[in-house]
Amino acid sequence: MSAIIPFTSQTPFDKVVSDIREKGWSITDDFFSDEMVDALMMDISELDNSYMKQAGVGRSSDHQVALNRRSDYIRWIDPITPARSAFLSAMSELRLEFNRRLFLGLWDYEAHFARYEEGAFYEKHVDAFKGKSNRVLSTVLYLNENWAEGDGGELVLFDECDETVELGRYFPLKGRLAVFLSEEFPHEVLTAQRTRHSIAGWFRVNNSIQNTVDPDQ
Ligand SMILES: O=C(O)CCC(=O)C(=O)O
Ligand SMILES: [Fe+2]
Repeated sequence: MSAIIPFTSQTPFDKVVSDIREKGWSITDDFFSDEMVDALMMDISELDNSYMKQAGVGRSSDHQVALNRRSDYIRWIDPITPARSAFLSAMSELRLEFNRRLFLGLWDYEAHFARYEEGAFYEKHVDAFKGKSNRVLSTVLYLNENWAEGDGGELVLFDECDETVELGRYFPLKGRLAVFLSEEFPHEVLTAQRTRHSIAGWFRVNNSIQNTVDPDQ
């Protein structure tokens, strides 16, 4: 099987890196090639819910399945298929680009598939609490073909200074990549009216925080 070509653009990182530099968040359409997104969608489609886990909120020490706060199914991504391996390599290239251009000192990247069944949501939250997490940048890649008005499941991003102010609502469109500073931007996933697939991930620094390692893998 020939290798998956992850990007179509010659300069895939320019927009996301300059957005993060200028405002701390970024929404980029067609970040990956269709070939890449189709291969990832095929991978997650083959995963039955019984091979995923109902996501919990919080750290491993107080792990609990808090279905009142979020109700997606997740599976952490290892490089065990050509698509997952190509995805992790591409995100590692993006990580190095952030380090080269913005000196972020990002050490690694971890990501999970997420499935929101009809009726699933994720309440407003931040992905990292100041001084309590290694997570610096959050990423979400959306995999859904033909998402339409009325299908719900929008990502809502809120202002870093006033969390009652919405920065925008974004459908989980195939190939769209959201990136934002993990500690700064509250966000939520509105109730999905059909199955919604994505890959959520985090670029992390290597500080050990009170001898614990993020997150609740
Ligand atoms: O899927 C999304 O749009 C956001 C998911 C999210 O906030 C998370 O997994 O922490
Ligand atoms: Fe989040």
